[in-house]
This record gives sequence, C-alpha cells and structure tokens, in this order.
Amino acid sequence: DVPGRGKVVVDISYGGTFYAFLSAEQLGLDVCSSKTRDLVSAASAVTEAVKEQFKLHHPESEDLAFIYGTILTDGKDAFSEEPTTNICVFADEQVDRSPTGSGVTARIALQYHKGLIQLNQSRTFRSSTTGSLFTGKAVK
Ligand SMILES: O=C(O)[C@H]1NCC[C@@H]1O
Repeated sequence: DVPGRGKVVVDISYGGTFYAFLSAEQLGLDVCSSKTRDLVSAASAVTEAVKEQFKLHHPESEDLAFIYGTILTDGKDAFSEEPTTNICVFADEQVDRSPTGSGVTARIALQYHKGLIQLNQSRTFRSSTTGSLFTGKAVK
C-alpha cells in the first residue's frame, strides 16, 4: 500500500542489495517517457512503503537486510532479445545513470526464479536515463 498512490504489486529481490521491482505502469507512469522527477517521486514512495510494511532478512548478515531502492521497469520481464528498460532510484533519491549492476543482478535472479529465463540465456537491460546497456545471464 503506497500512501497516496494506492496498492501495487512489487517483487523484492537481492543482487548484492535488496530492491523492490515493479512496472512503472502500475503507478500510472511510463519508464521511457515520464519525467524523471515523477519516476523518482513514485519510486521513493514505494521504497518508503516497503521499509514500513516488510521485514527483510538476509541469511548471512542482518546488516544487509534493508531495502536500498526501487527499480521501475517497462514490465518486459518475459524473455526477449530486445533490451528491457528500467530506472533505479536508490539511497537518498539518487538515480543511477546505468541500468545498475546490483539491480540487474537482482532482476536476472527474479526472472530466473519466475521461470522467465533459462540458465545462460542473456538479457540486455537499458537505463531509461542514459540509454546505457548492461547484459547479464543466470549461471550455476
Ligand atoms: O550499480 C550499482 O550496483 C550501484 N549503482 C547505484 C546503486 C548501486 O550502488
């Protein structure tokens, strides 16, 4: 429940730090064309809601059991050769200029967990802010 914005469905995944993931569409936004300030505001509201409503646990270190940010996506999690776009809003409302190393790692883990990608199947991730690209895959 994101105050002022309604109920959304998020996935929380870990790639060195925890992020909340959801499509920007759930917040009435478009990750590619909405104003960055609107994306930042919405993503920050989600981070705050997760902080208040979920207790995170890390199996090895409770120091890592916190939500670092929210990544808004274009919702294109099913496998495709085409890049999928996201914006990472982390820490104190900072916006990553890259697709985010730890965020892409968490997103690949999530896609693999959901059976959307197979092991060694590469996907490309695009930053909506700069257009920079990262490629990654799940490996054993
Ligand atoms: O790419 C990364 O993983 C780092 N950049 C912003 C968020 C993380 O600190």
